[in-house]
Amino acid sequence: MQINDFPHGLPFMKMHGLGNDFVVIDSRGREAVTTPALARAVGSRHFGVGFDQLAEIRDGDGSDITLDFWNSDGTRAQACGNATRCVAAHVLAEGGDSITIRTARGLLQARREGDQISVNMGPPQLDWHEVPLARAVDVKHLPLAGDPVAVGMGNPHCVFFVDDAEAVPLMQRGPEVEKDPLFPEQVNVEFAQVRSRDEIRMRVWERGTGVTLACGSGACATAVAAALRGLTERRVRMELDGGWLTLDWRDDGVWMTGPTAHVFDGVLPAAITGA
Ligand SMILES: N[C@@H](CCC[C@H](N)C(=O)O)C(=O)O
Repeated sequence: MQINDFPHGLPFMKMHGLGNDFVVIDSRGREAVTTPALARAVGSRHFGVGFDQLAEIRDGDGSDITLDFWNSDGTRAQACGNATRCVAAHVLAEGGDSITIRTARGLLQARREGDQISVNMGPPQLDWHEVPLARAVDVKHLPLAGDPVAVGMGNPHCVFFVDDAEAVPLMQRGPEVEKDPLFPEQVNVEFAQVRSRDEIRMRVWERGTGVTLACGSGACATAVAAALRGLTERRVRMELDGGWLTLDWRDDGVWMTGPTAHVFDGVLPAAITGA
């Protein structure tokens, strides 16, 4: 089935994890339908549905399911932690306590933890951390520079430690760093304030989307950066604009735990999908 096979509309779910909001299309048993143009049309908060990311579920590939992620500007993302948790909650509602999810980042495991969902986002890519920052002779040109930490979680993140996360002008600093030539594929930008050895306040500017209320892969990258710097333990609680996550950097990867919500179901009309 392709997009033209949905002249009466393409079903979707609206979900969020800490206000990081998603349109989820379940394409199990058929071909994937998302294109950059569809993602942009559905992603518009005024002319479409609006989302931070679109997640499309496909048949498993040596896994229970496969997941593709799109940003609202129509670009692809290799990882999206909060959407992974939301989709896991949806699939786990069909039965079972644990699933495997194939993503561009690799094979992830998600499981139920009481009324929350945990996902192992995999080991951080610290070679990515070394490459771009080592290549830069001087990163002090970055706004708020003072030694940011670059961490890959399948997707690229640049974490700045600041005294007061609330005071950071995200709308100005975010895009300046996101589009800095230091990051040829652009970058997600986190501003983190360490409150104690097990608590961090973090705010985020996402590549391809902008300010969001939370970013799961960004939370993982921030926890790794803080532990690498010796500022925190490897297990922390993190307050984002939309709520709280728990991050635990273990030998098998960075586990992220938090709430998910299924807000409503809808149908995308042909006027938006182009069917
Ligand atoms: N909100 C996501 C991350 C989304 C991807 C990001 N914008 C990118 O382009 O890498 C999360 O929860 O991880």
